[in-house]
Amino acid sequence: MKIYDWPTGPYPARIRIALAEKNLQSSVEFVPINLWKGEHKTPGFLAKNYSGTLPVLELDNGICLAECTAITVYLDALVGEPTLTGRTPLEKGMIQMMTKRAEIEMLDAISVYFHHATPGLGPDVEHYQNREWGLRQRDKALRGMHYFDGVLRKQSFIAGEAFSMADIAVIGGFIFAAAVKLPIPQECSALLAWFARMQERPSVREQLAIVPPKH
Ligand SMILES: N[C@@H](CCC(=O)N[C@@H](CS(=O)(=O)O)C(=O)NCC(=O)O)C(=O)O
Repeated sequence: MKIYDWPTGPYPARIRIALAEKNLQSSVEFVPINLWKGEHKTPGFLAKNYSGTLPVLELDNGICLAECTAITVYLDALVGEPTLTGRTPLEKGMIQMMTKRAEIEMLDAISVYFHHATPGLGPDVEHYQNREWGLRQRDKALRGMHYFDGVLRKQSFIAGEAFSMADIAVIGGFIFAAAVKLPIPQECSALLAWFARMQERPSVREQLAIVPPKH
């Protein structure tokens, strides 16, 4: 299997963490796609992923899977423990809901802020920007951080009492927030304590230690 990604990208980090949790890193070849040069928008790459985003999982038979949640569901089904997408119907539903909420309320919102209210990937890649929209999404992400702080005052992990794909999605949000220098509000003490606890996991620590390649 091949993973087309950018080593320190927030969304690719979600898959790198999932691979490490499932002990599958040796089963994949990482192929860097330099999004700073727009390599993810070339016809060749768009043929692999219509949406032109990273990461993409390419199976040995050439089938390509994009979207972090979909890739994680696939990897989780490949090998057993630890389960990242739930065992019971309720766990599965809750993890899907909280992963989607992590994207809508935090990760995707920060991504929009990055692409629209900062220089983003640069003028050769960012062909349209709307600063007001980007700033609104930044504020949405800050509200999302408060939401997840409230969730973590009632439970140990994002989707309940076990580490899951939903935690990995919020970790992706932290990685993007750090990349755009968007601080987590200090009053979000439960969220900050949860992130400190997440960094005790080798899969997370290793990802955060990757030095960004020159682009
Ligand atoms: N919904 C997609 C979003 C993926 C995404 O936005 N990936 C970023 C990569 S990174 O910013 O996290 O490194 C990207 O391709 N951005 C390039 C672009 O949006 O032009 C998913 O879940 O995989």
